[in-house]
Amino acid sequence: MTVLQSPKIPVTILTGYLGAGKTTLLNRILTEEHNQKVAIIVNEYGEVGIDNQLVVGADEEILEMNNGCICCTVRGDLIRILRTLVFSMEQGKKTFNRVFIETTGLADPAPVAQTFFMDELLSEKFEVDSIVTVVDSKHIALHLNHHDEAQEQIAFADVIILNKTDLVSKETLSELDRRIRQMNPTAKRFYAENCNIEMEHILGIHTFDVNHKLEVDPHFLDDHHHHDHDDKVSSIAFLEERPLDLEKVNQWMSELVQVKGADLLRYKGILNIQGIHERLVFQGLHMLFAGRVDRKWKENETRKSELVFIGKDLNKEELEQQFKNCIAN
Ligand SMILES: Nc1nc2c(ncn2[C@@H]2O[C@H](COP(=O)(O)OP(=O)(O)OP(=O)(O)O)[C@@H](O)[C@H]2O)c(=O)[nH]1
Repeated sequence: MTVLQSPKIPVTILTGYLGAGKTTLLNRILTEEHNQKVAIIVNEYGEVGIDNQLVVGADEEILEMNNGCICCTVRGDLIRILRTLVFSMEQGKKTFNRVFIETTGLADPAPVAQTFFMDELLSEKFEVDSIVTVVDSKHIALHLNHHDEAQEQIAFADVIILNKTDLVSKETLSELDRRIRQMNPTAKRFYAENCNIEMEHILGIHTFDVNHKLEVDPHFLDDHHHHDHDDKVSSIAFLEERPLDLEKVNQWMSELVQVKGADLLRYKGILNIQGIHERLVFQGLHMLFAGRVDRKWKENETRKSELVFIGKDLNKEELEQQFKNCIAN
């Protein structure tokens, strides 16, 4: 008698350095993929989750893992979340046929993928479909020179999306393409603006090959991963219910990026601005920042501002004082 095994659930691991465009890609996938039941796991480095609030499609199951990096401190949480998904599916409480994991911009993807090989239940139920790495074509050269994580994310990718092509010249892009090809000659590379890539290039592609990963990292399956994050990099979060003054926020940011732009790896938030009935979504990395009006605040929702900074040598007291100065009178 042949025992038919149910097919394994494909898992896509989205990586890419801080601000590269992972949430942008996730939103694109969710908007275009209507016939799939997707479980999304979003991991953020800071203690306040912003990305989960910016992922489209309220129907999707979004599981948050905040305040730690998926590749080390909260990896146990990842295993627990995935096991819970399996159990609720087996009990018929939930169905889903695909998993996306958006890692933090500081994550090494190898230990995340490793989870699916080391844990018996997870290896039986899931298979890594691919590791998709989004690259910020404007800032990646800077990140590659200073941050090991950015290198690991490229070296370990199956698909690399050179995103933000609108922000660089053709020459810069082809030089970058050459550098990336040297780092990872086998990954498929695509150019994109706002991650506008055809879904067929990234979903259901079965490109993750464990033997190849062992060539890249012979210790891939060893069970003692140590990932030392750069301890100069930290995150600071602010939360405030009193409305902020837009002009003061703008002024603060313009001054801050002049002085600290190089060290500000990522800053983002959802702001409650005086006189505005919509959420203001605020995004920045290094010297580039922008705000956009998002959806209306709901009636039963507490209006509040949540802002996260991730960067090198951040001065918490100073930033906190500057943030408080933006509270509207
Ligand atoms: N100019 C330009 N901006 C982009 C592009 N793709 C994304 N962005 C913007 O870059 C910022 C960061 O994008 P996200 O999708 O949040 O990046 P992320 O990788 O999820 O960021 P973290 O999770 O914080 O690491 C947002 O303001 C995006 O709108 C692009 O191709 N061109």
